[in-house]
Amino acid sequence: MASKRKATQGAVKASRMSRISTPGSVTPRRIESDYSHGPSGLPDQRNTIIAQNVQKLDISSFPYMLSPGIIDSASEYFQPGQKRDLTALKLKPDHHNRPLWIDGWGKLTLENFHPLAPRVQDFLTTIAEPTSRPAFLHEYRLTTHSLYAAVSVGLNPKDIIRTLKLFLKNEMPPNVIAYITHCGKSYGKVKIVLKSNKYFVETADPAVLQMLLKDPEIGPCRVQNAEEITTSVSTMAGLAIAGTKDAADMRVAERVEDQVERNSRVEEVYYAALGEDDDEDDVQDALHAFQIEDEKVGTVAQRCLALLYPALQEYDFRNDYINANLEIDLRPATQIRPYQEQGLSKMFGNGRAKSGIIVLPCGAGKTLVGVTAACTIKKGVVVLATSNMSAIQWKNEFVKWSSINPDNIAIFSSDCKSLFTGNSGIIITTYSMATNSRERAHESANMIKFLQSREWGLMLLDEVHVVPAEMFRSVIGTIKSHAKLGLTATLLREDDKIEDLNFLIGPKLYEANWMELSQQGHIATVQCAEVWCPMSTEFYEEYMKANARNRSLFCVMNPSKFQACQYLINYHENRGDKIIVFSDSVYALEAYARKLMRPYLYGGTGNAERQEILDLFRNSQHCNTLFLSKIGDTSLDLPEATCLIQISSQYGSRRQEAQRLGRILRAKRRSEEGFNAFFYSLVSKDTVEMVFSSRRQAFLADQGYAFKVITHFKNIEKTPDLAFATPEARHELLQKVIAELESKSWKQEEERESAALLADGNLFYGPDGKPSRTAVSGAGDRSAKKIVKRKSGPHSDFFRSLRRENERRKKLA
Ligand SMILES: Nc1ncnc2c1ncn2[C@@H]1O[C@H](COP(=O)(O)OP(=O)(O)OP(=O)(O)O)[C@@H](O)[C@H]1O
Repeated sequence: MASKRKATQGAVKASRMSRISTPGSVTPRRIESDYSHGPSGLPDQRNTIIAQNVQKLDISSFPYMLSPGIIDSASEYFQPGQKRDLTALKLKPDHHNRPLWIDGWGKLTLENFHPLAPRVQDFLTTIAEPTSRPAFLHEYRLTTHSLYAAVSVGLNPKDIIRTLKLFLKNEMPPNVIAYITHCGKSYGKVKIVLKSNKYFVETADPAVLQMLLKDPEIGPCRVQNAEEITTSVSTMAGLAIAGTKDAADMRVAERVEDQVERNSRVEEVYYAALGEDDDEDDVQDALHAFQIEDEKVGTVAQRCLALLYPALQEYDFRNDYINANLEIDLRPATQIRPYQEQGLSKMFGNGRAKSGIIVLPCGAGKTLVGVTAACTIKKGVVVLATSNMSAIQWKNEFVKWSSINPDNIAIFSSDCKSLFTGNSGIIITTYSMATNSRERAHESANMIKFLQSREWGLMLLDEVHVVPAEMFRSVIGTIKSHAKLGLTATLLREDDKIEDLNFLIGPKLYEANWMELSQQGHIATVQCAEVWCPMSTEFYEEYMKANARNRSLFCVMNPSKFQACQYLINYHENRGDKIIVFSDSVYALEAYARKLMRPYLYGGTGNAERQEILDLFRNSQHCNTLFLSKIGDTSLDLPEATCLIQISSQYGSRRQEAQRLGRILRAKRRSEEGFNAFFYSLVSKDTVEMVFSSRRQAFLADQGYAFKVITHFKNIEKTPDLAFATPEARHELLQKVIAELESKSWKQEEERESAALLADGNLFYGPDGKPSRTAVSGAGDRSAKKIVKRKSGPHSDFFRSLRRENERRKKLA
């Protein structure tokens, strides 16, 4: 029993039992105000246009369309004979006392208002993937990968089944029991370990060892002249998270004790309920291992997964005497937050570094998690960032949080190519630089050689979800690192390739709960709203005539959207907020900013001007609104911003929506009592924007955010200097948009923007929101720079007038 208990302890060892209870918080449903569904209230002409176009719609493109014969989205769960009939589930007599449901597809539903819910949450995040965590009902999914992750932290199938049964309201379906048992038989049995700089496949089961050796794909990967099978005794060491010797280590040790104590209490509950005691002796398993060729690690990992023996990758860094140590520790003043520690302890739970992914909300401090992992391993580190700007931020954060000598940090980007001094160090690069297979300049070629010739202790992969699988294969195959840690806020991709990460990097080790972090004040509380902006008949007619790409310009240039934006800027500036307005369309960005006399930043803005505008926004009372293109979607650290208005966005991208929201989650004022940040998404009514908008919100709704629908702003017509207030002004605007579409200059503008993103090392997203392959090869970096250069301006009118004003003042002085 002790070993079983130990396994359970291992599973929850590193994590704290989080206690959240969110009654009263907002629910993720759309709240509508003064709006009646359907086009019945519209003018006749528009009704006809809509009717004509409804016929053209391909209903299969609507993901929420129901299967034939189903009346609504809930009935399929309650009709005997239907695919997912829940009425067949058998309730236990004392189901009121238990908080959890399970269906035959491994979907778990937790009553989050149940007194036992806080106890179950931690267990569920260990064994299943959270799919939706709003206020009252949380949903989780048992998947092969989540069970793999559970096994990787020391749980065995029997523990999982027993604990689940304890909390379940209904009897566990036999197929789910069989599934968990099957996974447990094979999962965690095989490990890929780097010892003395050699890769070994390690297992405690001799039969599995034989099976792997005989496998036609794995067998040949074995190093030919290393015939012997090594056998050793397994050791499980304690937690070893970084911290300074005299301060943080003490803190960690205390926390671990605290965790173990609490976990024991949880286990007492489990085992008391099961009537079992703790009298079995510890068993130390013998481990068998064979060496594989370095470059075949990927092949072996992929094959193991196909054989349903996913290979965990672990780094025994404390016994690595070959790679030089890195002089790095957390600064004494650095205090990692409980959820950061929780994630890290899942990585270092057994004294080795497990490769995998940690998911934290935007602005919750993924960088410090990466820095702390580096301080724990204390070997050479490679950081892969998504842009040049983010690479610089990584360097600054390493210097801020750790004791590293800045000379030991090198940056390898299109702007900067430095080397570190000494035997060991940190190199920060971008995905595009690391994978650019085209002919390189001499300096870059040398840098790549340097990266590839060394063995790194840790590879930190920032925004891990955005990178295409081929790019990962290329990075992982060429840059050798013992452990890999992927960091992201949104473990989702529009092309559904997210599953690849499980095999290429490792399982999801930890995923924080957004609402919980916001209640604890680590990220801001945000009020979200979708503002429906009606389109005038004249605009709507042109919109309907246009092709899909041109339609987006009518949507964003809709005069009532412009007015709503102006109203919101006025309202929030008067409240003392700092506002970011996001627009993917550069034409609209410029048009809005010029008309409203506010500064704007896009890919073509020069570095000096960019810095000056950002400084102004941060420090000046005269600059409270900033218009930003998609260059600001990620990494931009503007904790002054408290309000966000989105006027144009990238189709249905859930990732972009979440990352944009992330810009205000780090608001400096978040801990003020009753403080709320605001996120408005402006959509043109009855257009394709509405379909995209609900898709974009899906991820945030699953994190517990509610989007209120606003259909009208009271007294909007009283806004001072309200733009496009007369029919003539609106007509003039429409003519300008039509002329712009004919001249096609707005498309060139978009191309320049994409090129600018590429030149900055950013990954490029195609029109469908999927990462583009253009960036995979690193192609286009140079031509991108040329395209960007060709455009000399335009610079913000606001900025120029401010400069003139400053010069005038200087002269007067
Ligand atoms: N433990 C901590 N103590 C104090 N400040 C912290 C801590 N962790 C993070 N922060 C601060 O929180 C802010 C956000 O951190 P960071 O930029 O790493 O977030 P992120 O998760 O990478 O966000 P994004 O996904 O938006 O890039 C930074 O200003 C950082 O200094």
